[in-house]
Amino acid sequence: MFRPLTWGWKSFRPRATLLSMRSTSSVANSSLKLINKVAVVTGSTNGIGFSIARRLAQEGAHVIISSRKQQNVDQAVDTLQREGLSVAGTVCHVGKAEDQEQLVATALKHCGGVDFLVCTAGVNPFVGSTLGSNEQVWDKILSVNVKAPALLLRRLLIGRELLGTILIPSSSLLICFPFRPQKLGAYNVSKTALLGLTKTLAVELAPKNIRVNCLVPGFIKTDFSRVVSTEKSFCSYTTGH
Ligand SMILES: NC(=O)c1ccc[n+]([C@@H]2O[C@H](COP(=O)([O-])OP(=O)(O)OC[C@H]3O[C@@H](n4cnc5c(N)ncnc54)[C@H](O)[C@@H]3O)[C@@H](O)[C@H]2O)c1
Repeated sequence: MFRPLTWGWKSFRPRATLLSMRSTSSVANSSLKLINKVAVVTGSTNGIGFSIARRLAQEGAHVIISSRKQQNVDQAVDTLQREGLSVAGTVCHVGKAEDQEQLVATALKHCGGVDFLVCTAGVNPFVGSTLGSNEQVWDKILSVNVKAPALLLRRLLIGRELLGTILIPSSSLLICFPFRPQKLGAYNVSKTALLGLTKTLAVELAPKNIRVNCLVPGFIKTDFSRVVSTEKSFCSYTTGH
């Protein structure tokens, strides 16, 4: 299926051009840490992913925004371009192989390679307990939250197009204990699995000089977290009252 790419041609330059301009732009923006680097961020049209994408671009990186809906991709790209940042976008539902391929192809075609992969896309399709989750729930949550980062990375590495660093958001709460298992059962399991994925990948990819980190944010107010943030006892927990 054809999906239009959302490109910021005014501010986004292909890597070949970037490389030829490296010396001048580095002098002009010597304070920027990520000048001429390329970052792919999944689930980056809002929430934590959007903030990460903006921050990477503010540091000089060329960022590829992606998410499930074209309209959201267009809006996020437009917002960041208006801020003068170098971003492009394409639709990518991380659970779909063809979308992953399109994301990789987009990055390679226009940037020639990827320096950072940030796998922010995550779902919690069922608010309920672990044992209350049916097979469909398990399949969706493990596919999007755990399998997708591994398979996207595999696709990037097959052509050896990657990379310096990979970031995989998990949850800081889960490091200490399974949080609200009666509400976030399968989600908790998937996020704990990400810690295992990160550690395994870090060892596996160290010989290739690829660093893998797991980002463990505290509670951040986003659409995603609204489901728990509105609960009284959770608010008490986070504010310490
Ligand atoms: N908000 C928190 O407190 C918190 C804490 C710890 C970890 N996290 C994790 O951080 C990540 C981002 O969460 P957020 O709070 O910013 O949520 P959010 O809902 O604001 O953003 C999630 C983004 O992922 C996208 N997305 C969802 N499913 C997708 C899919 N299948 N393919 C591609 N994109 C998809 C959404 O469109 C959205 O852009 C999640 O993995 C979440 O588990 C969040």
